[in-house]
Amino acid sequence: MSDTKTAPQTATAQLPQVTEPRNAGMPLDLNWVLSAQANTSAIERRAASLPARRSVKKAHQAAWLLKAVSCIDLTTLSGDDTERRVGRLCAKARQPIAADTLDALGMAGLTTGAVCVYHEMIPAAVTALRGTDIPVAAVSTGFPAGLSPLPLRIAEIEQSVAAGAHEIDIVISRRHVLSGNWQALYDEMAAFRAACGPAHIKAILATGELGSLRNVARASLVCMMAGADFIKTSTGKESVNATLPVTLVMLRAIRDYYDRTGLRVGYKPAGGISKAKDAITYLALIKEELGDRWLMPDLFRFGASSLLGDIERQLEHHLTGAYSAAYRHPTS
Ligand SMILES: O=C[C@H](O)COP(=O)(O)O
Repeated sequence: MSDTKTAPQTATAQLPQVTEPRNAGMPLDLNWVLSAQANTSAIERRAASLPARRSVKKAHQAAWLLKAVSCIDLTTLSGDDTERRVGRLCAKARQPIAADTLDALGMAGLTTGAVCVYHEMIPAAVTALRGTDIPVAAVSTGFPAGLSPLPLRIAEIEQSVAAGAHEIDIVISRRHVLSGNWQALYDEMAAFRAACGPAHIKAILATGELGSLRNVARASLVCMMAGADFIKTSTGKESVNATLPVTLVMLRAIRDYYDRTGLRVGYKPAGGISKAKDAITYLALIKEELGDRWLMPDLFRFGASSLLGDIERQLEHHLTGAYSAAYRHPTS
């Protein structure tokens, strides 16, 4: 097991940004897809043991939490989103942690990994992030259900890219997975990828609606074969969103894909991740399953709307020994 008691090697945002070449994809390999299994009880046992086994030493906690901040897709996906709310969110993405806290931690230039919004909010986010390297991510393809007509879903991607989104988070058709129609899933994903052009594409599997961990493993492989740059657990709107068992299955699919193709695909757990200690558990799991290379924002993101506030509170506690009230750390 790798040493999760020490700080991550890539803890600071001052390190040069690396950018992974895009996943070129490959033809659908049905034999490989159908051979993918998931031993549910073994996976659940390993996942259950994770939080108890993690004891990141105090001095290294801050470094892990700063790493987590650099990997957050700071998200607002509400029906009542406004340009003003998105403006405040983007200000937070530019300076996620108070300057005096960062100074005290010997850190500078920290931003979140991206800002994630609905299509209509892209112009506001692009404007508010101008002059930074922070990408704008847009959810797309009839998010969250993904049940609008295919031509509309493809047009939505094209319009979001034209509006300035650098990353597109698409939702897959869960019915293709539930009916085992892997060719249809592959074709849909490949069409979405083509519509993205230069924008990176994250495939949201909505794992809480896929019925089994085996389906999660197979859907992960098919989306990677069709060119997904990231695979992402959830929209945040399903009744079950990111979990550790699902994460293990998806990370192992990413590892298998890398072992066979040499192509690195990113991972984004999303939905319900709101506690700093949970963020550390996820990061430690990535380090153990995939290694340090996957701890960079070009290969790992948290999709989260409220995680940042708890991380700020924990960092303050690390420095002062006292917790401030949660309301002192609004995200938007
Ligand atoms: O992709 C991001 C999720 O929608 C955020 O979910 P959350 O609000 O539970 O953090």
